[in-house]
Amino acid sequence: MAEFSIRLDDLGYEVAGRPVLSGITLHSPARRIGVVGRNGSGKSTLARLLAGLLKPTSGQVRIAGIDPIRDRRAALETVGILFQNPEHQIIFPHVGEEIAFGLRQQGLNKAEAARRGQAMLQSFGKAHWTDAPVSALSQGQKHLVCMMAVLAMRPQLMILDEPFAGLDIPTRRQLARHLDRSGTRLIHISHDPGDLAGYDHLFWLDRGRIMAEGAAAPLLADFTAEMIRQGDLDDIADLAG
Ligand SMILES: Nc1ncnc2c1ncn2[C@@H]1O[C@H](COP(=O)(O)OP(=O)(O)OP(=O)(O)O)[C@@H](O)[C@H]1O
Repeated sequence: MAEFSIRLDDLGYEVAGRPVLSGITLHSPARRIGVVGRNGSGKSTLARLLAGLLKPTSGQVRIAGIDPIRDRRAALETVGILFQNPEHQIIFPHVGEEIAFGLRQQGLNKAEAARRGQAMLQSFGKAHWTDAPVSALSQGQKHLVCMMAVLAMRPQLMILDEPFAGLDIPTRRQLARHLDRSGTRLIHISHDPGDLAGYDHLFWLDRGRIMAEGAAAPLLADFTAEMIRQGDLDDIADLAG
């Protein structure tokens, strides 16, 4: 089997003629890739392009050879995405049906989707959540539901768009441990260097461009120093700029 690869070639995304991302070239066979960048650097846009939820205005995305925009069916089998806000992901009132939904999209019949969903809940010790209303869950528990729903689809690659923001330290650690245990490849996009320590290969996104790439420790040290420098300098009013 050919090696799994992620290739972004001269990827660009514009809104009303204004570049949000430009000249993004990223090739990496690493299992755990991190993308770090400050607010507004284009992280969520990049996550959506990777998952095939946005169409690039230039360049191309290939995940294991698949163009996630043109080949939606293959993309559903290959790439999963976890958003920052579980409310943007969850559409069903009960946990079991939420987890079964993606599996139905992948073509499983109702009984098979329910069975696989139940097995996923069981593997997380949450079999009793099947009929639980999502509205009764805490924010961390909703994140876990989203994670289980995506993992149940057995993606080869999971895109994480700051899914741990706003969660307390124990919850973040537990969710990160579940992800590690799943063994899935990750592209984790975050403004928080703490999320990405120990990742195999890092990219630093700045104002829609890749400013640096390399090993986690030196890149995160440089990023943190630069963020502190910028924090000492700029005014909050500059953030939109
Ligand atoms: N559909 C859109 N319409 C207008 N502007 C957009 C659109 N999508 C992205 N942008 C702009 O592009 C820039 C990057 O947005 P994006 O959400 O990708 O950044 P981000 O790094 O995820 O930010 P944050 O960390 O604050 O969530 C921002 O200035 C944003 O306002």
